[in-house]
Amino acid sequence: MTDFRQQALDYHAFPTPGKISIELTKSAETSKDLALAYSPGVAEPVRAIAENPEDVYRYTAKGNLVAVISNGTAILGLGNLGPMASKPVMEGKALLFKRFAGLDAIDIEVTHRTTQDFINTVANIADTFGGVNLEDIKAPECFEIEQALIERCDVPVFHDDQHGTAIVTAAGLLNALEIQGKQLAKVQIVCLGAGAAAIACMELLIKCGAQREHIYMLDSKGVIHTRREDLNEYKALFANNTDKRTLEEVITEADVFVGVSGPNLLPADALKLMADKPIVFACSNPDPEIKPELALAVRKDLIMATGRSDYPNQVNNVLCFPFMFRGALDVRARMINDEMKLAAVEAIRQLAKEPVPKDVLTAAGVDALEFGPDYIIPKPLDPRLRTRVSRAVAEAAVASGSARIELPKDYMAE
Ligand SMILES: NC(=O)C1=CN([C@@H]2O[C@H](COP(=O)(O)OP(=O)(O)OC[C@H]3O[C@@H](n4cnc5c(N)ncnc54)[C@H](OP(=O)(O)O)[C@@H]3O)[C@@H](O)[C@H]2O)C=CC1
Ligand SMILES: CC(=O)C(=O)O
Ligand SMILES: [Mg+2]
Repeated sequence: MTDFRQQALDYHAFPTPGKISIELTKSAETSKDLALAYSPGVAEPVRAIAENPEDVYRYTAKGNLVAVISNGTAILGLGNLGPMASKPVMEGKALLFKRFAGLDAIDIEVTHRTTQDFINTVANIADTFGGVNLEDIKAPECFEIEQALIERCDVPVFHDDQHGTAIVTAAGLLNALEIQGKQLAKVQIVCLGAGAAAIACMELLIKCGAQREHIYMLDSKGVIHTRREDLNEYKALFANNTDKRTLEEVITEADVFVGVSGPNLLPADALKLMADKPIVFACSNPDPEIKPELALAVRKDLIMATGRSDYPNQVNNVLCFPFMFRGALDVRARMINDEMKLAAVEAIRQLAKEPVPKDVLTAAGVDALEFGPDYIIPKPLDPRLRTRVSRAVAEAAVASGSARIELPKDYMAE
């Protein structure tokens, strides 16, 4: 067993199994405390909430509580390993919600037979939480699940692998294109993968200005084209009228490669075929579509990003999902709409252009970071992400009519 593998297992096992626990916010030391916390005192907020349902935000933890819900059908890039195997990732997301956004999050792993069973399970418990973060649910079921839950739930529902990934990809790509001197509306994009992350990334890039006909998408059977008869309705939206059938054919002279598929699927020889000053986002976790050292060895003019913490340019939804929910919950948004997503893209993107504080450099273990090929996107440990992205999201929720309350006074002032 490698050192790192053992370290990762020990990190999860000791001193307490898992990564999260529940703590009390009220004293429970005396008989008086218990009389207030439980019987008879608890009857008072019960009556208040029964009379005025909005009081649930005043007297319970709902407004700061997120459910992280999975069925384990697309765990990172490891595939369909089932609900229990997804639990460390879901606890990990809960850790990130707390660490970066101060939100309490609890993981829920659902065993189910049909897609409708899953939808019913989540819809029936959603009111417990301020928001629902869906995670690692494979395509195409994830699209039907998210849509049905958005319609049925009274709290924001957000499939992180779709929209969190798309927001961070769009922010990083717009900056990388600026550095390479290219425009989103003109570039040729190859997207390897046609699942949750891929479809959402490409749809958001189109909203940011990319041309649908400039995008070539590939799934495990190759290029998605109009003569294929095995496409689901989501892939069909990306079917090109083309004779190209292979990755090598579509990547020739392409400007951008976005990988949201699986490990080591981009051969170095294919990368050599890309246009001058290419951009490669190899975002599969834990192992990217191509290793940065291999990619940079064949293309010196490349801007390279992965989903991992141990290389420059981490394009990972952690830069976004804690703050999407922080902003949404703080104005009790009904849903997370396109305006809120685009506001997050812009906030993340602009932060990368600002000077980086010393404590962020120290946390990142580097001497300097400056907007450029090795710094296209903020570092996850940058505390300004919380203020900037949450504020942008909350303001967009208010402006677009999704918010149920006004922006709190001096919200996220720095
Ligand atoms: N960096 C980040 O923030 C994030 C990264 N990801 C990564 O993206 C990847 C996909 O996740 P997600 O979209 O949720 O999963 P899905 O299961 O929804 O989609 C996986 C997609 O990958 C395709 N695929 C699998 N093998 C190949 C192959 N050999 N060639 C081309 N395509 C292939 C599948 O093709 P088919 O449709 O034919 O089955 C499918 O379209 C994972 O590796 C995950 O770690 C996801 C979210 C966030
Ligand atoms: C980062 C993430 O959510 C994933 O790889 O699935
Ligand atoms: Mg995920």
